[in-house]
Amino acid sequence: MRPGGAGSAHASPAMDARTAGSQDGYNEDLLHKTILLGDSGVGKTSLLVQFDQGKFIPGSFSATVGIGFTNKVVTVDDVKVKLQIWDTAGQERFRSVTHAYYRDAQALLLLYDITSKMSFDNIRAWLSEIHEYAQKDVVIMLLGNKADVSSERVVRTEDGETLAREYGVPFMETSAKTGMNVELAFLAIAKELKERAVQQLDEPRFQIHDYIESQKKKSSCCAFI
Ligand SMILES: Nc1nc2c(ncn2[C@@H]2O[C@H](COP(=O)(O)OP(=O)(O)OP(=O)(O)O)[C@@H](O)[C@H]2O)c(=O)[nH]1
Repeated sequence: MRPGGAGSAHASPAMDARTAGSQDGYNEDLLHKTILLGDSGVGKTSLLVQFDQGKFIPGSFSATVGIGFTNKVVTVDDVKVKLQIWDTAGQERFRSVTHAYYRDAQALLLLYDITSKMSFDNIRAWLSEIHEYAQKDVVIMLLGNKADVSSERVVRTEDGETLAREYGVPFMETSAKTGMNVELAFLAIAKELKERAVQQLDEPRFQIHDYIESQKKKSSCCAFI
């Protein structure tokens, strides 16, 4: 399944996120390249479709071939931030193609599937590839997807949390099917990137972990009001 966005599967990795223009009214300094990574079938395309179009297309799984992107403008603290979200193929045979794209990325969303132990065990290998090919200061977020399929869960939430803590990256479980935490994951990334772009040296650093926890509390506190 392919995202419905504007990207070409054969776009050049040298194409900087800022070259995409500013006709949507966003500040060009706040245009960020974000890449979805993780094993084949963990739900990268589905997560992007849910975020972009607010829908989940059930049915047969068709693996991504190569790489493509979708542009999405989000508003953070009344500021428009444009995320250029690249959906990569998880299959091993496309790995050398996708490595070329890591270098220009400001953020990486790394997914595993909570119903697949192998996809979780492979996260360490993904992180070492990231450390090899991506920029040192890239924002990384770990996502345990398919949280709606609780009957088939094989990776505990605590295991995701422990791994994320070990690598010092934020973590949450998501469901591309129900939309659980999908917007929050992308908004947290957008906010972190926006804060980095506008932050003055003497200001305290934005804490993405605290932001995510406060947003989760906000949504659980008010869900039944
Ligand atoms: N129940 C459930 N199914 C999901 C979820 N996310 C994805 N799926 C299903 O899992 C399968 C794989 O999803 P994709 O989004 O194509 O996976 P991908 O990571 O993009 O795979 P590649 O393109 O091969 O890298 C599809 O059948 C989806 O419908 C989810 O959150 N919940």
